Amino acid sequence: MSEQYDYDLIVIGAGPVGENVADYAARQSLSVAIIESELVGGECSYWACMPSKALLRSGHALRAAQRLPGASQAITGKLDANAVLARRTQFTSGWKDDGQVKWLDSAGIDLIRGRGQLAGPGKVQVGDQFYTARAVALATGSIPTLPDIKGLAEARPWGTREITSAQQVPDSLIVLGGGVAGTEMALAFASLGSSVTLISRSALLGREEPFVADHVAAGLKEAGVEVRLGAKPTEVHRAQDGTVSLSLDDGSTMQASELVVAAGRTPATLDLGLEALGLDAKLSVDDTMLVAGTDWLYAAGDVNGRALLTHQGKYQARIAGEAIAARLNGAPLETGPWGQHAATADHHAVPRVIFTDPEVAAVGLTEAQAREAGFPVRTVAYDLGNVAGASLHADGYTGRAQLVIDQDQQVILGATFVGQDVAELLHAATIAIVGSVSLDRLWHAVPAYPTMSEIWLRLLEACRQAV
Ligand SMILES: Cc1cc2nc3c(=O)[nH]c(=O)nc-3n(C[C@H](O)[C@H](O)[C@H](O)COP(=O)(O)OP(=O)(O)OC[C@H]3O[C@@H](n4cnc5c(N)ncnc54)[C@H](O)[C@@H]3O)c2cc1C
Ligand SMILES: NC(=O)c1ccc[n+]([C@@H]2O[C@H](COP(=O)([O-])OP(=O)(O)OC[C@H]3O[C@@H](n4cnc5c(N)ncnc54)[C@H](O)[C@@H]3O)[C@@H](O)[C@H]2O)c1
Repeated sequence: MSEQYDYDLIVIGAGPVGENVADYAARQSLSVAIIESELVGGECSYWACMPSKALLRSGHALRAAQRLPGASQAITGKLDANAVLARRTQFTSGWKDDGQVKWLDSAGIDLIRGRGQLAGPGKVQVGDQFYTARAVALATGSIPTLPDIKGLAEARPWGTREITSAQQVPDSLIVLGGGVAGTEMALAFASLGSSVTLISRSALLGREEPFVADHVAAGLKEAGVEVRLGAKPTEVHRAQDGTVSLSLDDGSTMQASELVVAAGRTPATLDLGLEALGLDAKLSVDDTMLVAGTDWLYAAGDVNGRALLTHQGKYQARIAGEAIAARLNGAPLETGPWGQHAATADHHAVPRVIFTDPEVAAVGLTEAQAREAGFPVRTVAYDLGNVAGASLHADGYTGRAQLVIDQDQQVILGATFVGQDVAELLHAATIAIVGSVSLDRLWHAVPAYPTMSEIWLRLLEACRQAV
């Protein structure tokens, strides 16, 4: 490190992504500080991935047992909501970050508590303190979007923070937003005993293959969720007793003890000082996560808007941490496609899992995206319920899988699985896409009998038949 800088690298935001940028840079002998205004560990650890999955898991286990004769007879009650909430709280460490702070310490990363703001190239302000570094990485995450609906802000609705940290299960709940967070939380709270209505202005999970929506809507209805599609709220009001009422554009109204808004998220770039540096609030980064128009500023994770997912942000963080270190250490960079310092997978193979019941697991392009990108596309699909492993897994198993294939190259561009417990099927598809494994070679990847992975054999047979 040059004498004139406090650090080689300052990272703003200590969520999963900031932690990993800092870690990967520190492992390459850079001196690193990380700035955090709330809890070290970020949204994912305390108000997003971990608590939401903990809230969902017990319901999944109960329904799985209910689908198995013998096991179902052993179920004599319903979920113990308080026990589920307590397990959720354990996963958030009671919203305390001591463990994560200890880890930062062990990794040799300095923690600066407070809100960071850029004060010039390589200069960061926290309160009335200024710190300098040869490079700065933004990992400030994203903030929830509040739709412009009359009375909504005044009604103080819950967001994903409040629902994932709820201390009690509301008697009734309206969930606004049919995306990933809305569908997951509707299911979690219906399983915990709340009477849930899910309002979506369009089909559920609109970024995935269209067949996904039908399966997930059916699963939600089976779990007791009232799903209202094509419904647009026009006004919201909270009464003195706390009850929330919602008016819809078809003239109907509904009431619930609580309203949760899950209507998407926006990169957290406000108040970072970008404008004063002549930088656009909508950050544009290259595949090393370097912000366009700078040679010192990086942005990884939700804040760059590429893929609002922890695993993909952490992948960007590993790439960015090593690219920053290579640049500062004067080492050569490998920035070509699939090089050590290029987040190439962001463009081809982003895995997504939606933890509803049925689960959704998808990677790469949907059929519509592949066609839009100009690929010569063919799709093959198969009913997962007809696979021996799936029918053993649960009685009455329903599900579907689809591959999107590049007809010229004979490789997979995208894969989608929907069904109980399909998440673990996904990584095989990710490997096939990242490795551009040809369909002819995949034919030799024999799935074990009787596992759900035999869906691969059925899909490959369908590929051969469909030519
Ligand atoms: C309900 C819900 C469930 C989710 N479930 C999953 C899931 O199952 N799997 C998955 O992959 N993704 C999931 N996500 C998405 C995931 O939470 C995000 O992609 C992930 O948290 C992004 O990590 P990040 O480090 O970029 O940002 P964050 O986790 O948001 O961390 C950013 C950190 O920066 C801090 N910060 C912000 N501004 C400043 C500043 N100016 N100065 C100092 N500190 C600052 C914040 O306090 C925060 O700690 C979920 C999201 C939600 C809302
Ligand atoms: N399992 C997971 O990996 C997981 C779980 C939850 C969240 N997340 C991530 O967190 C991010 C945020 O989740 P999310 O569900 O809030 O976003 P989302 O983009 O998945 O869904 C937002 C939903 O809100 C609706 N909406 C938007 N504006 C609206 C308006 N004005 N009125 C009514 N409806 C409106 C959209 O049509 C969409 O259905 C997502 O990008 C997702 O990747 C991931």
